[in-house]
Amino acid sequence: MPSLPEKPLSNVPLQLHQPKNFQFDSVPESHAWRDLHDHPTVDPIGPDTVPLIDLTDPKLTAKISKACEEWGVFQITGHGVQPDLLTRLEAQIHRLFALSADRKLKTAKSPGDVSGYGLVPISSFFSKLMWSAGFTISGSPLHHAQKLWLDDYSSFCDVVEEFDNVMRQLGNKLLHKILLSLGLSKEDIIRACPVRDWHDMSAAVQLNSYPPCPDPDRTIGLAAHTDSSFLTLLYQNSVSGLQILRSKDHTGPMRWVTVPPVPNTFTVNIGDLMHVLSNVRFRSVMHRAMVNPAKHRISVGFFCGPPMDVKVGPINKLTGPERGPVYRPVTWQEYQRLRRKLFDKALEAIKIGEEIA
Ligand SMILES: C=C1C[C@]23C[C@@]1(O)CC[C@H]2[C@@]12CCC[C@@](C)(C(=O)O1)[C@H]2[C@@H]3C(=O)O
Ligand SMILES: O=C(O)CCC(=O)C(=O)O
Ligand SMILES: [Fe+2]
Repeated sequence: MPSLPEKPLSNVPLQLHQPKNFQFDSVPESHAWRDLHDHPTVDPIGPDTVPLIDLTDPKLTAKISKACEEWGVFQITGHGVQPDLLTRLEAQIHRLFALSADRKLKTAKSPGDVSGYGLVPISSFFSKLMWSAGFTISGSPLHHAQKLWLDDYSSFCDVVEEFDNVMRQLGNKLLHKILLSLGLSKEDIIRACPVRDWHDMSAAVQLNSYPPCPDPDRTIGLAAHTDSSFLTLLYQNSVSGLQILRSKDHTGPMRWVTVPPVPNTFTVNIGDLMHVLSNVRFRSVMHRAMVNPAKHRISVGFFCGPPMDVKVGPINKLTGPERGPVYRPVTWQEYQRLRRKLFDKALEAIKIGEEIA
């Protein structure tokens, strides 16, 4: 990730700068990004295809281990989430983003808020706006849903709550599989895993809307970033846009690799807190979202992290004489605060050791 070239727009709440529902014939200067073609983009073919893993595969642990080490991202089938739930969620997301800008702004995030409508936190690091709108849900969606729809707000809440429940269980299962794939035993995991069961996990849901764009090569839906979570499960509709930054064997040239939408799959990506927990065995993955000239893209990120008051540091068993703990322990809250201040320098700020001795 190149260092950040431009300053934030001003200290006026940024959502006020966002245009009403992206009615443009061309990309305005406010949304025109430079440096989008810093690395070549490759289509997902042969060895450049993000691993697709069936969670019922008997060789699951080995497959996850390889995917996390080599890619930091994989797609999953056999996850048990009903396609019908995803269809209903998609319909509610379209319903939300189709509301008038004035109505959506009734739920606008104020500085310091996690939940609500508005720009993603990383927006404040860029002078250009992204070609997207976002709605974040952490905790009950009821309060905001009642402001969005005066009558039927419960259909939105019901679907979001059902999704949250199912995804917490899936996220918790994946977290344990990932820890197993680091070579830890079940006993090690009971001792070391910051999440005891799925009720414990902290989670946030990010609804992303990327309207069609008249000149998609000049703008970006979501700027390159890593997630701060342990892991993020991403659902994307049938419109392509997600790309991950990858260097084969961690040594070759960097390339943007498209993660194509595969029906009824989730894309799982390693976040910064797993990078810390695994003592850099599994690295967080840089990713971004591109936009489409004709189609409206939506995605849903489900961010899984430790309980807010639990500190996460490298697991003891994954440290040793040749690789001491690379990072100091942090809570998710503290780390998110650091990210809001330092963005892509946040990991550096908690570093206490060298990656390879
Ligand atoms: C739990 C969270 C992860 C997130 C910050 C948040 O509090 C809610 C929004 C999430 C999101 C979505 C878009 C990319 C991202 C980097 C951002 O700016 O907001 C992530 C945040 C993150 O991973 O820290
Ligand atoms: O829309 C996408 O494909 C990516 C979304 C994302 O990275 C996020 O919400 O953190
Ligand atoms: Fe992300």
